Amino acid sequence: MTSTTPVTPQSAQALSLQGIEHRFGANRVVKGIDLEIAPGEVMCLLGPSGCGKTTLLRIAAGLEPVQQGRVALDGHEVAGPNRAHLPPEKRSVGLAFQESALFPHLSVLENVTFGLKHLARRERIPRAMELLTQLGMADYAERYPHMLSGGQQQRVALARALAPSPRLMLLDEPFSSLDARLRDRIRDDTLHVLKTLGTATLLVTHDPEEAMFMADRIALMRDGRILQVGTPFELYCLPTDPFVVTFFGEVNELSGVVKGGEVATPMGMVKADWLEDETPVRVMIRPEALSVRQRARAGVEPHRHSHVIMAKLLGRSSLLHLCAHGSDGEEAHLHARVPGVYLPAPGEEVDIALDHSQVFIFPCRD
Ligand SMILES: Nc1ncnc2c1ncn2[C@@H]1O[C@H](COP(=O)(O)OP(=O)(O)OP(=O)(O)O)[C@@H](O)[C@H]1O
Repeated sequence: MTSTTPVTPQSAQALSLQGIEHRFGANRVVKGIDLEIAPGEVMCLLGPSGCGKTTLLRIAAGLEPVQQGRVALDGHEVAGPNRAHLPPEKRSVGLAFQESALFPHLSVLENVTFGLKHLARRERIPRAMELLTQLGMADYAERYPHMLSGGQQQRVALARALAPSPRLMLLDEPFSSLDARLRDRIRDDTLHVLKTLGTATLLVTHDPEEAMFMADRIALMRDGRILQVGTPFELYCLPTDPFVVTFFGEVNELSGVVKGGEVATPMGMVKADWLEDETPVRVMIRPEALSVRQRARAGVEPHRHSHVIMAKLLGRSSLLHLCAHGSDGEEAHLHARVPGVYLPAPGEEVDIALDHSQVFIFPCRD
């Protein structure tokens, strides 16, 4: 065990980042971030390119010095005001990046046993083989890196990082260089291995679906700050900021004004009773919140009813471009994502219903 400075008992967290600030020259890229990862928890750091995810991960790893704030691993401060920077190799963290370089002159097995010098010699090979088996690479143990595909190399890199049983895994876009099908398989295998071993993990990604697939909790970053931390359900269904809604996919956006605790939309009234009357609002509606049916009584005053503009098959779902028509004559162009093959003809009259759990209202900020 390395010598580290114990901090307060509340930091039995696998990773605790407190008040982290970071600048590159005049560019302030991390702006006062607090984040904790519980033992065994998979946390995804999600956000658009350039928002500071990698910088934060590098600070946790010890690859970037802490300029302000503190980093604690398992309740021991490893960088901060109370102690000098502990180098990465002494932090018991496993690292894997998008392009994880394997040692080219070592076999797969030797690459994985390389980090196991602390184990007795007879324990190293069984341990390395255990990880290679879990990641589906046992049959490649004698091969050299240049004899492997990109996906296979990435599996070996993950096995190498996991083999020393690190207290924390730090993964930076580890699947993004792989093609879609391979990525899904390696993601799935990696998640099972992380959960079987109970390894706390911080995984950086810009892909919301990947974050939802992998994470127990997601921290959504924007411009150096964390906007919301929570379970995938909380971020998707209880977003606290318009950016959180839009980051998880396309949304229909309407504007409105609160009247009597409600906002009028072409699909009917939506509750907004936590906002004062006359508050201008953004109404954000996920395409899957709209359910669409052929209108029962078509033909009566057709110009006053919602209709289909066009319909596109996207594979598992169909995307309908709709002209939604409210009872007060209000019109809106909306996208609806409906399951399966449903391709109504342009001009077809439809009734549109709203799933209110997928509608989000935020006051306009000027
Ligand atoms: N070594 C560096 N020197 C100067 N600026 C840097 C350095 N590393 C990162 N930056 C800048 O800091 C900001 C945050 O970069 P960072 O790599 O942390 O973002 P990111 O969210 O991981 O982005 P991506 O998803 O594109 O990798 C960016 O504006 C980047 O240009």
